[in-house]
Amino acid sequence: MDRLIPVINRLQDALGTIHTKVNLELPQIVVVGAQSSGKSSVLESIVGKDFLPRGSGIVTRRPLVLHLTQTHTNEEWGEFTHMPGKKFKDFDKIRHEIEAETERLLGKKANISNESIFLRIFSPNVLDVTLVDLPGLTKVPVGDQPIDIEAQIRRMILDFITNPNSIILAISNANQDLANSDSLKLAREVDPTGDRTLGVITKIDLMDKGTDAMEMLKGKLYPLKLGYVGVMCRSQADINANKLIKKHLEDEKKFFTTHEKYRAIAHSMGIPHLSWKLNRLLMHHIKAVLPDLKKKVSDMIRSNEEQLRTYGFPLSENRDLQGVVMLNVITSYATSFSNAIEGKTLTEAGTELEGGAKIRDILLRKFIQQLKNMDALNSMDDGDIKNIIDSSCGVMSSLLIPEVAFHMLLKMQIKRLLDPSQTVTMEVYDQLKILSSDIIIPEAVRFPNLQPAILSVVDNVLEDCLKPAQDFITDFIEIQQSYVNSFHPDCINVREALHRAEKDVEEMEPSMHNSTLLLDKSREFESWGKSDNRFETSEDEKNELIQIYTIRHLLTSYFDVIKKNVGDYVSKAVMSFLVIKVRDKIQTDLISKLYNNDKFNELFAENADIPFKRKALEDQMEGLNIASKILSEVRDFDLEHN
Ligand SMILES: Nc1nc2c(ncn2[C@@H]2O[C@H](COP(=O)(O)OP(=O)(O)OP(=O)(O)O)[C@@H](O)[C@H]2O)c(=O)[nH]1
Repeated sequence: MDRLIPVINRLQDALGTIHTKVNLELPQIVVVGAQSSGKSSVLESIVGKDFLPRGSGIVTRRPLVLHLTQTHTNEEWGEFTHMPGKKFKDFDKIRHEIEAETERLLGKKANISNESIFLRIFSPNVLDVTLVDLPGLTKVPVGDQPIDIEAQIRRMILDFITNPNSIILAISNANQDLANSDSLKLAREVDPTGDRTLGVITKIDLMDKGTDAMEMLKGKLYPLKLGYVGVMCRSQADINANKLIKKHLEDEKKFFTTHEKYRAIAHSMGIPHLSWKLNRLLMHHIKAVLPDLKKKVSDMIRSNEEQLRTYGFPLSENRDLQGVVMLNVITSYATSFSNAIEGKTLTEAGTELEGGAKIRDILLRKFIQQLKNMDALNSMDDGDIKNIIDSSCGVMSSLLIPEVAFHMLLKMQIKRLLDPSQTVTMEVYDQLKILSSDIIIPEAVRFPNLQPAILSVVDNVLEDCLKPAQDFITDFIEIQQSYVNSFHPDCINVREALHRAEKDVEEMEPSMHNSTLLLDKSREFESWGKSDNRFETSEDEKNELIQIYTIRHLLTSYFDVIKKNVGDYVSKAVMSFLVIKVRDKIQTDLISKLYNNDKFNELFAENADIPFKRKALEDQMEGLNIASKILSEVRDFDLEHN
C-alpha cells in the first residue's frame, strides 16, 4: 500500500503539466489556516527543513503542491515540475525558486492565482504524503493587496477543499477561541459532519498559564471525526536564532512528555505523530477512491474521444480529404433523408408522428377522410337544383332526365376537389422541408457553411418536384371534369336513379312537395295566385320533383366514385412526383452541385472555436492517457491485499 501515495503524486504531476485543466478530484491533503496560525511552521516541521518563503503580507500566493517521498539514502533534495531534472539540494534555493516562480506568473504585486507550483521533496526523514499549501486566510487588505483579497482567497481555498476526495488539514492556534477559528469555519462549509477534516492546534506552548488545550484536543469544543493533533513549532525567536528543526522536534517531544496535562496523550501529539497520521489517512483514502478514479479516467477518455471525433481533422486546403468528407456527408444526408421517409428513424414512443409516417398520415388518412366528408350536394337545396335545371333545359323542359344540368352540377362539384388536393400537396411539401432541415450530419456540424449549402440544394430539389405534382393534379381534376363516364360500373344507372327518385316523391307528404318548390321564387308567386288549390301538387310539379331527386341520386353516386379516384390518384401523384422523386434526386443533385464545386475551402471553413477546442481536448487526452497508464500499474491485487 505504501506504493499508493507515489501513484497519486505521479498523477498530480502528469495532470499538472498539461495546459487544459483535468479535474480528477485526486485525493490530497489541503492545508487551511488563517494568517500567522502557524501553517508554514507545521509544513516545515513535517519536512524537517526551512524552505518556505517568509515575510510580511501574503507570502503564499499560488497553491504549492508538496509531494513528500521517503528515500532510503541520506540525501535530501527537492525538484520542481516546472524545472524537470534539476535537483535542489540547498533548501534556501528551493525557497528562492518558489518566490521566483510565483513572481514569474504574478509579478511582485500582492495578487494571487489558482495555478499551482509542484514541488517534490525526497528525504529519509519524511513519510509519503501530498500536501497543498494555500494562501492564509486574511481579513483586511494591506498595502497593494486587491480590495477583495479575502473573497479571492476564500474562493481559492473552497475550490480545493470542495473536492470530496480532499482531506482538510485545518490549522488553528491554541491561544485563540476555537469557535473563531477561520479554518474550521471554512472546513465546516464543505464538510459539515467533519468526516474529512483533521484539526491541528498550534502554539500550545503560548497558552496562558493555568490554561490548557485538552478540551480542544479531545474534540469537546468542536468535534471532528478525524480528531485533533496538538503541535509545538518554533517561535519567532527560535527562527531568528536559526534553531534547527531537528533540535526543535526533540524539544517538542520533551514538552509533551513532561507536561502535567499532555503527558497522558503525548503519544498522539507532536509533528512526528501528525506526519504518521497524515500518511495513514492519505493511504487509506487513496485506497478507497482508486477504483472510482480508474473508472472516471476511462469514462473521460471515452467521452473525449467521442467529442474529438465530431471535431474531425482540420480539412482546410486538403482537396483530397475534403472530397472524401464531402462524399461521406452527402451519402449520410441522402441516407438519413431516405430512412426518414421510409420511417426507419426511431422516435420515442408516444411522441408525434415523424417523417414518412407523418406524410403517410396526411395523405392516406387525413386527406381521404376529408374527401369522404365532402357532400355531393354541398348545401345546394332543391330550389338551387331546380334553377339549374330550368336554366340548362331551356325550351326542352319536358325531358325526363335533364342531362345537361346533371353534367353542369357534377362539374361544379368536381371542381371543389381541386382545392383540398393542392392543399395536401403543399402540406406534404412542408413536411419534406421540415424533415430535410431536421437532418443533422455530425461530421458537417463543425463547418458552418456546409449545412446551409446542403439545404439550399435540397430546397431547389423540392421546388423542382413540386411543380410537376401540382400540374398533374390540376390536369387530373380537369380530366375528371371534362368527361363523365355515364356508364361507370360503380355508379347507379339512370333507371335506378329514376326509380329511387319516384319512390322518394311517393313517400313524401304532399305539403312537402309544395314547400320544396316554394323555394323557387317565381313558382311561389304563381302559387299565391291560385289561392284555393295552393296545397295540392300538380302532375308537372311532381315531374319536376322526380327530376330533382333523380339528379340528387346520380350526383351522389358519381361524386362518390370521383372522390375515390381523386383520393387514390392525388396520393399516388404526391408520393411519386414529390416524395419519391425528391428522395431519388437528392443524392445526384448534391453531388453535381456540391461535390463538383470549386468552393471547397469556403464550404469546409471550420467554426472559429473548433481548432481551440480540438487543441484543448488533445491536450487533456495526453494527460488522461498518462493517468490511465499510471493507474493501470495499480493492480486490483494491491488494493485488496494491503
Ligand atoms: N511559540 C510558538 N510559535 C509559533 C508556533 N507556531 C508558529 N509560531 C510562530 O507564529 C508565527 C507565524 O507562524 P507561521 O508558520 O509563519 O504562520 P503562517 O500561518 O504560515 O503565516 P502566514 O505565512 O503569514 O500565513 C511565526 O513567528 C512562528 O514562529 C508554535 O507552535 N509555538
